Amino acid sequence: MPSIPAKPPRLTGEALCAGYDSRRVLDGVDLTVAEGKLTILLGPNGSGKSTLLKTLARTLTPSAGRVYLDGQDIHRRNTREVAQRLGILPQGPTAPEGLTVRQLVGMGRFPHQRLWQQDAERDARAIREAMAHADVTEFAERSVDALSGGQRQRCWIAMVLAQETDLILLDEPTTFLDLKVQVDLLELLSRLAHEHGRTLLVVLHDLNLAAAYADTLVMMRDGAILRQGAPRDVFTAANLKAVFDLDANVIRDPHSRRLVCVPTPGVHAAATSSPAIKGVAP
Ligand SMILES: Nc1ncnc2c1ncn2[C@@H]1O[C@H](COP(=O)(O)OP(=O)(O)OP(=O)(O)O)[C@@H](O)[C@H]1O
Repeated sequence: MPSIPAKPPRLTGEALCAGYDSRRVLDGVDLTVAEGKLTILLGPNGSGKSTLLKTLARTLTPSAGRVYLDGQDIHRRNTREVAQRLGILPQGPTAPEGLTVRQLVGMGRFPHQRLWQQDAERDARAIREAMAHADVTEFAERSVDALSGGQRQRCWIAMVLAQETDLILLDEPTTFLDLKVQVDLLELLSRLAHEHGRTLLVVLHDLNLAAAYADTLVMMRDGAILRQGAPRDVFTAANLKAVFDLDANVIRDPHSRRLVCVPTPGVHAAATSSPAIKGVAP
């Protein structure tokens, strides 16, 4: 019986080098984003997370290496084709002045529209569902620039969701969001991966949320991937020290069974060298 050829991974970067002008940021990065999973990219400020996301999404051209989207060099695909398969929310996006939330979310539909062929019903449904998922329906007719930072961030997330791509790349989508809304967003991203088979690559700064929700954690430092794997394998005190230079304990919450990082800077120093504060038990 002839064997069925293996399906190529949805998104792969091979030996990627990229940067800005003469400054190289990524230095030979290899990454395959697992299909139908939530992959979270962690790393200190300036470690190259956004640069990697932009390179994988074709916003930035690598100086060496290749990005493959569904097995084909992403640079050989046309822009519309890429936008129908891959949606990206960059860091700190800005909307044209006066745009309403519904109009902004509707921009996510552009890759699916042609002058002579539009499916108004499908567009309207996608916009409606994306606004409901991101919880921005109540702001639909308001101007984006009259919203708070967190409300605006949710509108951008809705725009990416309206694009209805199987691959979603989000750069720090929880910026400006309060903790409850951050958790709601991660629950949504987790459902998109596990119930709807979407493939997500998300940059986050919150280590505990990353460990709680990621199927795979990818840890970057100085333009290279230092560690990657399931949180139970890579979310360790030793790795947090190696990647972030962070002194921390990693413990398992007995109720949720989730891993939690507790920073411990200067714990030993305080116990041994700082004078006791009068009246306060050590
Ligand atoms: N447009 C740009 N022009 C020149 N240098 C840039 C540009 N964008 C980023 N850099 C530099 O590239 C390096 C990596 O930046 P990048 O934004 O990829 O890091 P990051 O890990 O996403 O950081 P952060 O967590 O702070 O968002 C940094 O030293 C940064 O100063």
